[in-house]
Amino acid sequence: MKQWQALVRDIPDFPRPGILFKDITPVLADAEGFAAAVAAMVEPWREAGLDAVVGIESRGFILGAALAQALGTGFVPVRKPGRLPADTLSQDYALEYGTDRLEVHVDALPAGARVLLVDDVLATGGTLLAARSLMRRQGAEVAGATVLFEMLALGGRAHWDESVPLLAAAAY
Ligand SMILES: O=P(O)(O)OC[C@H]1O[C@H](OP(=O)(O)OP(=O)(O)O)[C@H](O)[C@@H]1O
Ligand SMILES: Nc1ncnc2[nH]cnc12
Repeated sequence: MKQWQALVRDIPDFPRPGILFKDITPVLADAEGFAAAVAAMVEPWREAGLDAVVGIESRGFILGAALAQALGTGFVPVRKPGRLPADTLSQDYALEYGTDRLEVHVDALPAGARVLLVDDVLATGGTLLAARSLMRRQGAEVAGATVLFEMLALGGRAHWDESVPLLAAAAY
């Protein structure tokens, strides 16, 4: 399998001065790299009995849709504000470079559905925590969360309740 980690590139001072942005677009653009990255994320969840993969806008959509196909589940989008057309639940959160809000359709999942949260990066952890709150408020069971990579210096994992597995295919 291709070493997809080497394809992640660092962009200094994006989107704000002082932020070192980890750009995954070269991973996605490389057929073998993309396949290897998705395979690394999928493998631990094959026997997890999932009902749905929940991907977080926008980079979590790309990886989440690929994971849903590989795991044979449907895909549920958690979106930034004002983009979902039907009734939504919403959750505010903070991230490394600002604040934002996530939303999900109230009828996106049946009660008790076992879901996997998917995003590209765990940084401060605010995004995944907000998505997890949305799922709980909706009555879904969060079986776990997975990201392509974790940015260790930002300490996001410290905010995560360890009773739910949070896996990262790589850490920087
Ligand atoms: O752990 P955190 O500090 O919450 O940061 C991680 C989040 O930050 C980025 O999202 P961003 O809001 O930049 O959106 P994008 O995917 O649309 O680029 C990334 O895709 C994660 O969702
Ligand atoms: N430094 C970073 N690079 C890429 N995605 C991020 N999401 C939050 N912080 C990030």
